[in-house]
Amino acid sequence: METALDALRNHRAASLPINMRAVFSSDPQRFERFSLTLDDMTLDMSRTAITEETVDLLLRLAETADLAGARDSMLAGEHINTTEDRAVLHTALRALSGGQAMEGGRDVMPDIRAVLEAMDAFAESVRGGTLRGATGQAFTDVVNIGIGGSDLGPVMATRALSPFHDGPRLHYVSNIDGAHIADTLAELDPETTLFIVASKTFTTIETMTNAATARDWVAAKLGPSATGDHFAAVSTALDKVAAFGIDPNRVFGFWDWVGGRYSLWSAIGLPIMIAIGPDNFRRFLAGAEAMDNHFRSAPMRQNLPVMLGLIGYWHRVVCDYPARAVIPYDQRLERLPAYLQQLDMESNGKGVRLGGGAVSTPTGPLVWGEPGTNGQHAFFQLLHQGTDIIPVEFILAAEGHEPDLQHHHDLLIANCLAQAEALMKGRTLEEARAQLIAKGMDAERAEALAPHRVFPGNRPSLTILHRQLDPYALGRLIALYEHRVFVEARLFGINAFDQWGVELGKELATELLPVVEGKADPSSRDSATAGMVRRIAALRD
Ligand SMILES: O=P(O)(O)OC[C@H]1O[C@](O)(CO)[C@@H](O)[C@@H]1O
Repeated sequence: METALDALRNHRAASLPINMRAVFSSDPQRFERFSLTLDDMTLDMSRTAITEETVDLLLRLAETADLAGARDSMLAGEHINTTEDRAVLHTALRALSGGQAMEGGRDVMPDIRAVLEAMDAFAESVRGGTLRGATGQAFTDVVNIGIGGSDLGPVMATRALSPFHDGPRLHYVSNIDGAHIADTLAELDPETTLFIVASKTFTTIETMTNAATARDWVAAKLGPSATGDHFAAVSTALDKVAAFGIDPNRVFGFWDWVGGRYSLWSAIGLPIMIAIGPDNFRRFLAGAEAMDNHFRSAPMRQNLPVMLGLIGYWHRVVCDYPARAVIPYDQRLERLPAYLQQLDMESNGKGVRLGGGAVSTPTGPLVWGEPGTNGQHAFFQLLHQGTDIIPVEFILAAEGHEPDLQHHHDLLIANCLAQAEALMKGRTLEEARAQLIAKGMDAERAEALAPHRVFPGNRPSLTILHRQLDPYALGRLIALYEHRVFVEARLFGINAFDQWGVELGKELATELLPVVEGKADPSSRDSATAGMVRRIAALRD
């Protein structure tokens, strides 16, 4: 029997090549037909090589995979993270318009509201200067120490929302490389610096090592008793936080049903709140809630995360494209690609199905990107003329935050639209040749040069447009991507919410530390590890 995936593959084989240039010429309604809106947000899918039949077949696949049922199970707090036996309820963290969110037969909303209110009070006391350090000074700088989901979201959002930043300066330390904390502390005064140690587990070696270094730095300058005044923490492991010496009144909890890469909506978002204030943080949550409501209730064909996920699946599994590039035409979204790398690749970079068997299709793509227009002057050459097809996702705001620099923003928009058009249209050999001759080149030289100036075109891109990058729009955008990852995981048949693939390296690093320190013999390791350890030791002599 032909499966939904077989039908998609047969459809692609039978209908290729869909020439996007041709379909745009023959169908003036293509943009209307293949773009979706949610308030001021537009998702333009028209520049992908799909037809109504493709969409119908993708929707059939979604139905076969019971995507709607899986979504409802997630939103109902069922333990869909089966390998860790956990619910997946980050949506509850932003469900502030009313109603319940049940986990284990209990409404979790009162706990969520209580932590949010405690965060409000703490953030306001830091922002207003009423919370003071050991020597009585207000905090001018806040350093968040965390890594992965306890870092990437807050870093990305703080940068994205810099026009709304009216609190103390924010710094982020994540890397175990001592350069990171050393360079950060070099600019700071311990008397006016507050540290937030952010770790779901409170065991992550990078975070614990950096936190201990920060504690020593404070103690060296202000005495050991100052720790209490200069540290706060965000964690699910309250006992471990207490053991570190952080005052329980400055500890903000969250729950095991919040995955690390889905945690910026929880107390992990405390540094964002300190930067932009509680009201703006709530707008950020409200934007995500609007996307949740849309994901829950919009018909599949009009549902932005569903359609974004289905097109992602089409590109990855049916077209076999190995990667996708996310190119925000927004300098303040410069850390969005890194954030999405964890969200997408830690969720969907897996080869085992929910039931334990091996997957039979490709799963999550490589996700990468840089802001435009910078990327245009770096890797766009490959996107246009390279031998791999890499679908691009452009993100664009109609308005910037610099009314005096409107010309910059118009140029930014023109460049973004131009890249999408160039990828789609390309340039034929005849056009290349004719252009050169029109410029006065002789026929022989034009013939030789023209092939280098050909753009294959028909290269897919999606564009996400919103009015302006503000807290609400950012929350909505991130929630769109979260649900898209969920949709793709469901179609791949994998669990998006565990991350066993990060464990082995951590275990080996623990084993190797004594070897690197010279306390254990390297001979027991493979020859590459042993050889490198010996060379490192020789270089240190
Ligand atoms: O918040 P924690 O427990 O320190 O974990 C940090 C990160 O480490 C990981 O567990 C693995 O890298 C991520 O999933 C997580 O976001």
